[in-house]
Amino acid sequence: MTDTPTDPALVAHVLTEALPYIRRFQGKTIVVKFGGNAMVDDALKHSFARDIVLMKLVGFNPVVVHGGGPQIGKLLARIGKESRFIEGMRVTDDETMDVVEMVLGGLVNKEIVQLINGQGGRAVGLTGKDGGLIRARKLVLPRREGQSPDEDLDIGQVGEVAHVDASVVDMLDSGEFIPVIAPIGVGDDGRSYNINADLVAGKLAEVLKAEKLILLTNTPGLLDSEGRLLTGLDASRVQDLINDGTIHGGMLPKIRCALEAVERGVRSAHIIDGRVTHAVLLELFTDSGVGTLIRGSEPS
Ligand SMILES: Nc1ncnc2c1ncn2[C@@H]1O[C@H](COP(=O)(O)OP(=O)(O)O)[C@@H](O)[C@H]1O
Ligand SMILES: CC(=O)N[C@@H](CCC(=O)OP(=O)(O)O)C(=O)O
Repeated sequence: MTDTPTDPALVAHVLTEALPYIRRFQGKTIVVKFGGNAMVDDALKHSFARDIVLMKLVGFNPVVVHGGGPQIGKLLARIGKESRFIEGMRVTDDETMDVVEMVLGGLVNKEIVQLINGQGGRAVGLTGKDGGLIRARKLVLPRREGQSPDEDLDIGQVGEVAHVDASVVDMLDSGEFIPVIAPIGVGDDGRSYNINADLVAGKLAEVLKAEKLILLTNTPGLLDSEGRLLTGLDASRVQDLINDGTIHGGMLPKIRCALEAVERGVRSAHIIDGRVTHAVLLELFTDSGVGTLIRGSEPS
């Protein structure tokens, strides 16, 4: 929020500029993934919450999926446990899974719910267990070239999305509520699975037939090896960037889920800088948008 006096003519101009976008996205679902690395300070968190409330008030259906990797890492460190990632996925033993469930389903989820409610919205926090939203299956990482056959590919209680039953989200969306979803699923064995939040956001966007998938993170978007912003990428260009190591770590699940979402009907996916105030509104209400755009094929 700012206390700087604003020129009323400018306000009128901005509002009329927003009109075509408001019309375009009315009644449409927009899945917004709030990465743990984008939750850096209180002012940004508040601006994110205001953006979400504004979207709902003008008739969009925002669905929030959140991460919380750094927040999990902090609590693990406090109990003397180091975080280990393989291909952007946290190696999750039973003790780590308890911490993941506490941090994502508890602390982070309820903080975001409260932030949105504090801005006048009516957020409802869920994990993938609530209402049978997300069934998970154990994620098995594929063996990469050059990897020894002895190398352990078991990363513990890490899941991928096996099935989404979005009826609970639809019910909330059709009312005045804003779903806020923590990326935890339940397996056929009844156990909890830790799922990367990007994967959950991508899958939900697909199942909900979302107009847009917006992934908020801590970089301006996808960057090349010189740090320049890349946009308008197709699958083969992305594969080249993965092969040459330009895309690595936490960007891997992000880019993979964005590509899969647009290949499966989501109109566009955007990787944007959550450290910029009102990043979501800038993406939604400007022609050029911000960050990295990954567009699906036009409907025939
Ligand atoms: N090509 C790339 N462009 C931008 N960021 C990249 C790239 N490759 C790897 N990254 C890393 O991915 C990180 C974002 O993923 P992650 O840490 O999981 O964030 P989040 O918590 O938002 O999901 C960036 O901070 C950066 O370190
Ligand atoms: C399997 C796996 O890696 N799960 C993630 C879930 C949280 C997440 O995805 O958080 P960000 O979006 O902030 O990275 C984790 O444990 O960190």
